[in-house]
Amino acid sequence: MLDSVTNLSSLLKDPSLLCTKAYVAGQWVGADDGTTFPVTNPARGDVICEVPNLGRAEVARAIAAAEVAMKEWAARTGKERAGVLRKWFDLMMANQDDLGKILTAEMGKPLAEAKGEVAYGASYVEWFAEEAKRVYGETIPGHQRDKRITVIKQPIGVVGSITPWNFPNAMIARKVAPALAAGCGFVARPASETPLSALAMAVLAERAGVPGGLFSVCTSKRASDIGKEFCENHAVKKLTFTGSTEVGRILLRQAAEQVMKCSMELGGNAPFIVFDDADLDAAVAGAMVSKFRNNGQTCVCANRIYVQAGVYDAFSKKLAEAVAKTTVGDGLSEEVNFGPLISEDAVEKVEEHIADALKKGAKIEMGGKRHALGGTFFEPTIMTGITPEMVISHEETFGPLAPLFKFETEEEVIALANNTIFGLASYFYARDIGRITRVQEALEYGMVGVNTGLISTEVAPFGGVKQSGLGREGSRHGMEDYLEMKYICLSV
Ligand SMILES: NC(=O)C1=CN([C@@H]2O[C@H](COP(=O)(O)OP(=O)(O)OC[C@H]3O[C@@H](n4cnc5c(N)ncnc54)[C@H](OP(=O)(O)O)[C@@H]3O)[C@@H](O)[C@H]2O)C=CC1
Ligand SMILES: O=C(O)[C@H](O)CS(=O)(=O)O
Repeated sequence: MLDSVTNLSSLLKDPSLLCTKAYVAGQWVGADDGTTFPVTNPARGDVICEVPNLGRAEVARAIAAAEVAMKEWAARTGKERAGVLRKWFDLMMANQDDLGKILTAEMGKPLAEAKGEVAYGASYVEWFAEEAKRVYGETIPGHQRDKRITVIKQPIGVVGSITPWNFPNAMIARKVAPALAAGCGFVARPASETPLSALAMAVLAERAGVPGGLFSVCTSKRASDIGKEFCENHAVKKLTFTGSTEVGRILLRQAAEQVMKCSMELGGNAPFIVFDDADLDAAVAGAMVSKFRNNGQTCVCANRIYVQAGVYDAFSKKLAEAVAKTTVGDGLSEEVNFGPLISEDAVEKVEEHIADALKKGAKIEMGGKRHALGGTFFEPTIMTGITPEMVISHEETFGPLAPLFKFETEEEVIALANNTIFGLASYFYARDIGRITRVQEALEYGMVGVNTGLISTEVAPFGGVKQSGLGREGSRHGMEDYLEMKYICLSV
């Protein structure tokens, strides 16, 4: 346990992984104007360190360097690129403990969960090291006797990346791995709350043999400026973003100017449905994972829990018993299940959702207020009597609040579950095969968990429909977002 995270490096086997410089064009640098911004530990509020507050000029240099470096990188074979990515994977796993401690210190999630995220992020690097060798084209029978048609895939070009604070390692890994596998250059701008994980990844990328300039990490508080540089710089051919739908809209508008290819992983509002034929213990275990993973701060967390009338009371009781066994505390302490929320704003959003629901007739079954530890710690909360009129039914809470809605029929709950502009993740528990088939097909979401609350894996296409995003990340499909298709017609 630390008396303060200001001596985080004393906890690390390799203190050189804790960086206070940005990684631009293969160099470890400060901002041109010398400015920095603090990275704070949300559990204690103390400052871990300062990092450079880069502006558009530095990001433009990173983009230019990536454009140059990718010419040689793209000329390598897929197998050669795979070898470097595999080495990077090996280094990430060999340094999992340190990367986990850095992640917990800047983001707050419990160390076990942070180390799990490091392994999750590394799994994308491992997966796309393999996919790098399988960028296949095709031949097509000619439309005329003297025509020979082929289709080849080529790297799209320099990629600009903007990622959120809630998975500061995995959200970058899920983007940079396929980009490098495809032969692209990559400029990352991590969330200002959590830049240290990205910088540590860059240290290991350099050691793995990723060529200088190909991959940059530009730390900055000037989010809007960096976004504009990505959208306006003609050397950037692809923008990949993970974050809220409202920021996604801003970026899409900006990128439209040069008709830039965009991948968007945006907000969610996941329904979690428990039918009366469900295995209730399994459903409670699934709800604990889906609702409370990362303290509810993921876009795929259950945001609305619908329980059929016949099992509503039993489920509510079992869920409360499960939540009562959890521990809230500093993520660097052993046995902690829930760390702090990322910010005071995040706590206030949870309080607003609770207050609105109470005003409209809901009841608190447990929790419902800030934790005795103070700061941004919050009691895991269960509310019953939730109705569609409440704000929580159409706004993402992004916190440890489990709202239980009661429903009567399958048709009713499908309509309720689909009544949202979002379409990212959804979950339901049932055992009747007819019901399972009908419901999995009726839910308007990019991803459906059936009798499971955890669906995130590198082998499957992660992404949403409606206003939850564009494109997919992970799986063999994840490469497509970083490749351009070229049709060649040869007249012989
Ligand atoms: N679909 C998915 O996979 C995911 C979706 N999300 C969604 O994101 C939200 C929570 O994450 P949060 O980080 O608060 O989301 P935000 O959208 O506020 O921020 C995401 C990133 O965008 C940056 N940013 C903010 N405004 C701009 C701008 N105008 N131009 C360029 N970049 C900008 C932020 O910078 P700064 O650091 O300065 O704030 C941050 O790095 C939730 O809605 C959640 O559902 C989150 C994770 C994954
Ligand atoms: O991979 C996941 O589980 C999600 O992407 C986490 S996030 O989208 O909320 O960051």
